[in-house]
Amino acid sequence: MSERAPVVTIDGPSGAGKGTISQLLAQHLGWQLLDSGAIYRVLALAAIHHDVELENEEAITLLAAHLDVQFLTGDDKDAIKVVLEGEDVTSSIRSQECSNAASKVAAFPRVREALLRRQRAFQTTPGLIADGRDMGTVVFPTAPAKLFLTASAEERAQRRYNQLQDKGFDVNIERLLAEIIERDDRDMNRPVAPLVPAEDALVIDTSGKGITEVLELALKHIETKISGIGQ
Ligand SMILES: Nc1ncnc2c1ncn2[C@@H]1O[C@H](COP(=O)(O)OP(=O)(O)OP(=O)(O)O)[C@@H](O)[C@H]1O
Ligand SMILES: Nc1ccn([C@@H]2O[C@H](COP(=O)(O)O)[C@@H](O)[C@H]2O)c(=O)n1
Repeated sequence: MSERAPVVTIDGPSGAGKGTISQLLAQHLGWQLLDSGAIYRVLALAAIHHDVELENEEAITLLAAHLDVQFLTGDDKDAIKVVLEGEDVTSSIRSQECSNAASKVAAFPRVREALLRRQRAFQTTPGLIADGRDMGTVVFPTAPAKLFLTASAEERAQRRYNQLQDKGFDVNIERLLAEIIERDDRDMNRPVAPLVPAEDALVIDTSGKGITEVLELALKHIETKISGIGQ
């Protein structure tokens, strides 16, 4: 039997630090990175570009099955370029409009089914860090190491506020908090692949913890679950 590349899953709500920790882990281990949220974001953007209604499950499922997206790693290995139908959409998929639209299209069972194989294809040697909402519960249920990062909604909104202000955007913290609460609610209460920790995941509340501290906790957990990784 051929051995599959090991997978570490990192799930949790928006702003918990999944993307940051996943990228640092992938760099540290020299592993492949799957940003599954980016796939839902690209799908939402494709629907907007093609004037497909976000409520139309059948049309969105068809779009998902034929999604022409590429994740390109350039000279700067940390920066993955996202290309939709030949257009660089790396920045545009990060808009608030896309965040909200992504969580709407992600609630459809058939859409999620249509995107499963595409996500599993990222499992290549030497290993994969998979970042999302259902990586440990649905996409890679047998992954040897699973993490679930969380933090209070207020702290997550504050992080997002700082991030957007640093990029020069004029943002309103109350609005960001309301959007985070609304997205959490939609992600946690959908009928398929709801946002919940896998039973065998280590849950880390990152409120009040810095990035380095969370990274150390994550690495320690991975080292206990996947032998030989810390050497
Ligand atoms: N432990 C932490 N302490 C303080 N700030 C953090 C921490 N972790 C991440 N951040 C900052 O919070 C912001 C959001 O982090 P990140 O994008 O990693 O969250 P996420 O969980 O991937 O969110 P999303 O699911 O919406 O993509 C970033 O600016 C990041 O630098
Ligand atoms: N595995 C996943 C990943 C993401 N989603 C949905 O996409 C939205 C955007 O994700 P980000 O991580 O980029 O913020 C998110 O709110 C989810 O609705 C998902 O369902 N499953």
